[in-house]
Amino acid sequence: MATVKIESLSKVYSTRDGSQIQALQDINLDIPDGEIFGIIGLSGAGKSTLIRCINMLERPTTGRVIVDGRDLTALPSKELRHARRQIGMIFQQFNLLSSRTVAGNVAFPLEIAGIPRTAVRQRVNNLLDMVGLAEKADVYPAELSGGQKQRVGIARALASEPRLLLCDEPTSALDPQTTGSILHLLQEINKKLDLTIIIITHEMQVIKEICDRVAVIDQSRIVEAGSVLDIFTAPQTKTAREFVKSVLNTAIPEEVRQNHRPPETGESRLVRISFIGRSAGQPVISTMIKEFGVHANILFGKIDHIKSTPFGTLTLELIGPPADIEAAVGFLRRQQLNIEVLSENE
Ligand SMILES: Nc1ncnc2c1ncn2[C@@H]1O[C@H](COP(=O)(O)OP(=O)(O)OP(=O)(O)O)[C@@H](O)[C@H]1O
Repeated sequence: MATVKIESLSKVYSTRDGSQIQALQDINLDIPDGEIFGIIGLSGAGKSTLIRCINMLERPTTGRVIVDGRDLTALPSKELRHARRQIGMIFQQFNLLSSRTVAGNVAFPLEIAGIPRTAVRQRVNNLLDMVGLAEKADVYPAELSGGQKQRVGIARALASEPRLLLCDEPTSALDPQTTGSILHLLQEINKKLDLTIIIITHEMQVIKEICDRVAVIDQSRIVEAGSVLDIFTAPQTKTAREFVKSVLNTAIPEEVRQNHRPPETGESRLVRISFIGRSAGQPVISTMIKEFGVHANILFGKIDHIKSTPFGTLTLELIGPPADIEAAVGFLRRQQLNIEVLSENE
């Protein structure tokens, strides 16, 4: 396990034509032991730069990267090399050595570190077991599927027994099913090895499935950070809302919208209720109907999971006199449920 603290980190690239590109601005993050932390952003937002600054593959222009209390930006090169051994990394394109077998790839960092041959063999066998590739030890990368290649990448990253694992778009080159199995493996090793994991991605599905907390990066700045549940239920920025929308489609389906007729008497208002965990919406809704005399027409409902927590949304049409609807919405807002009053086309 490792804690990671990033303080006022900025990165400016100087290009050949003399211009400067601000890739990161004033990044501050605090990642505790054993967490799976996601960093999400669109292409060009600065994700790769940020993850490469965490292990000093890229030197920050200003700011500090503190891993387990040690400021990596201040370490002399020999100590930095040593500290970096405690940080493993996996890549979108796997970066395997094509001339080495699976076992040879996993053994590579151990051989470089001068570990005796028998110990290397033992550790490689254990790692291949852990990632489910014991049978592929003598096969070359070209003979593996994408998911299997990433498993080799993970085994290799774990070979030097890191306390922190950095994942640079680890599933972007994989199909959805293989993505699921790799994410599951990362979750397993996070628990089994008490490993802190930082994942950068542009896919909200990755964040939704395995991350505890997430930071949203947009045009070189962190614009929002918090628990994955909070960001999913109440995103504060447009960028975060767009990412949430990309995986939780809570919009009313077109066929429901088309068949929907406004009430003959009274006013109507569409309300979307989000609820987390086991707090079902039903008692709240029946109480609201009884106390405020409004009618509630259920238009659309959906249950999803964020990591292992159920997360539901229910879209209701409230019908009645405007003052009663107002009072009913006020009541819903007081119930610790996240309530959005929708316009007709949301
Ligand atoms: N070595 C470099 N020299 C100059 N500019 C760079 C360099 N690396 C990245 N940049 C610029 O820094 C900004 C952030 O790039 P970065 O690769 O960190 O974004 P990203 O979010 O990882 O994008 P992607 O998902 O497309 O990889 C971009 O404007 C990019 O063009």
